[in-house]
Amino acid sequence: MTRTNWDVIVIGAGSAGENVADRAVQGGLSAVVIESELVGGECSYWACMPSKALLRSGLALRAAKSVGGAREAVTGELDVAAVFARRDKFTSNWNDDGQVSWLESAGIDLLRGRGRLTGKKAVRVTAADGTQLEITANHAVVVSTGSAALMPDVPGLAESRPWTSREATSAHSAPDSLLIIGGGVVGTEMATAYASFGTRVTLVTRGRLLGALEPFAGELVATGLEALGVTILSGVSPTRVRRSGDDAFVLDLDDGSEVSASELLVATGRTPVTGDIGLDSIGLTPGDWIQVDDTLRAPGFDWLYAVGDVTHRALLTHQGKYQARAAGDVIAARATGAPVRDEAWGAHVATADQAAVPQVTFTDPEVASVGLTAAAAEKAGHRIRVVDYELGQIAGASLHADRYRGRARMVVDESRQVMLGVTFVGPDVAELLHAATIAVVGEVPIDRLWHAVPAYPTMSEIWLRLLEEYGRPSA
Ligand SMILES: Cc1cc2nc3c(=O)[nH]c(=O)nc-3n(C[C@H](O)[C@H](O)[C@H](O)COP(=O)(O)OP(=O)(O)OC[C@H]3O[C@@H](n4cnc5c(N)ncnc54)[C@H](O)[C@@H]3O)c2cc1C
Ligand SMILES: NC(=O)c1ccc[n+]([C@@H]2O[C@H](COP(=O)([O-])OP(=O)(O)OC[C@H]3O[C@@H](n4cnc5c(N)ncnc54)[C@H](O)[C@@H]3O)[C@@H](O)[C@H]2O)c1
Repeated sequence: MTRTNWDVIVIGAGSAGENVADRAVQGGLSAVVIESELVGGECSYWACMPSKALLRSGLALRAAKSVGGAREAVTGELDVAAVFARRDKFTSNWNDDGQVSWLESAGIDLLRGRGRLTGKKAVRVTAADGTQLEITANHAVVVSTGSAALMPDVPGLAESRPWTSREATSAHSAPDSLLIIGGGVVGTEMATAYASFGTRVTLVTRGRLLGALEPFAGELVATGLEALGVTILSGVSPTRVRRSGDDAFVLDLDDGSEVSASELLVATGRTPVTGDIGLDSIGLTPGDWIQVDDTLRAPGFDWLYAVGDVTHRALLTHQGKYQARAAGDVIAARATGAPVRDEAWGAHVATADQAAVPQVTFTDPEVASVGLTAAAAEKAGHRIRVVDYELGQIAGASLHADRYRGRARMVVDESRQVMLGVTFVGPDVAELLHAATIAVVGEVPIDRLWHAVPAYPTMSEIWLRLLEEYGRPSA
């Protein structure tokens, strides 16, 4: 390709980058995306899709075992090789032809190589063979280079060459034993997957599990993991990592004990992929997350935008794509002089990043949450009331699985009588979440929710029980 100028340059063709380019093109602009690995990014090949594929079969098997009648028909074990083979289909065997075709059909140009800012609206693309191309943007450069696994500074850890989420999601067999450092989303999901495969899993966590969520989420997930045979070591941190003679990983812990396993997974959060993208050429600091306003534009620039993980706003695919839609549209609006809708909840801002981020943690039980936890709402100064209910008491839940165990919480803003946050924990609660997201985003008054009648006997009757606990509206 000899072309060197587009309206919009997007560095990084993950889910966020693809979407921002798509919206810009739909807004009448030309766009190119630069990708150094696979078009589709982390989510398609090393994160959401392969991790959920590794989890789904075990969850389905346990779901069948939890229903009398079906339970008796389950006579075999999980076919682990078939699970990995199914995962391979979801990643298209790490081939991005399908995503490249989509770019073509969307009218988005692709440059394969590493993108690096060289100044205002200017980017150098270095291809794998070393060839370089200097390109420029008429209107905007969007950074969507994502995040990578964070390796904590523990002596011996990096040198021991542990798994990160990339290796855990792309492995082709299950190790005999697995140590996991980190009790967040990756740690608990991968503990669930590998324990389902028969791997002896030990999870080391310095705090409680899923610490950013309601405390009962981590407690119920811990119970679920232990039922799968996972050993959870809480309140401890690794101080040193060694490889022993037989190739095992040995972890020294700060309580003086040591643990070992044949594989080690580090799941301690993410770091921005901004170390080598030329941020210094425009006065920003390499290695930092990129700060943006609610239109996803970097303060102090009229041409620099960032979307997705690299903004550190909400490290989730759906939120990155949401940001991308707003950013692509606002770039097109600003370029063409169309009105900019940058008021809260306007078309050109990512307001939900602050108020209503939905997330499902695909553990067993699942955790589905949106908006603020009770602790976060209090910290933000809201006058709240917390309503809890045991999901197992719902007729739909008891039909769904024998001895169904789970819990729901709604956090109500008492001054406005609207929901600030909702959390469900239990088998198959993921699909309950969107109703909660609509209630939080729509700021639906509690009184009106009484008229949203859940069908009997579904698990959605949890809404009726939460409202009953809260109380009928006064006359
Ligand atoms: C194990 C795991 C499971 C997850 N599961 C879920 C889930 O179930 N649901 C969910 O919503 N989120 C999940 N996430 C989070 C989700 O994967 C991320 O939020 C999402 O992938 C971020 O998308 P992005 O486009 O911002 O970045 P990425 O997908 O990381 O894309 C960035 C792209 O930029 C490219 N790039 C980087 N630097 C350059 C450069 N200089 N030049 C050219 N290209 C470059 C990279 O190669 C990459 O393709 C999970 C994360 C992990 C680690
Ligand atoms: N289902 C999903 O939506 C899904 C699944 C996986 C990942 N993700 C996203 O990916 C991101 C990364 O997930 P993650 O699990 O790596 O991060 P996380 O922030 O969820 O959890 C990190 C964990 O590591 C611990 N930790 C951090 N530093 C440590 C250290 N030095 N020593 C010991 N423990 C340490 C933390 O206490 C925490 O328990 C998350 O922000 C999440 O949004 C989403």
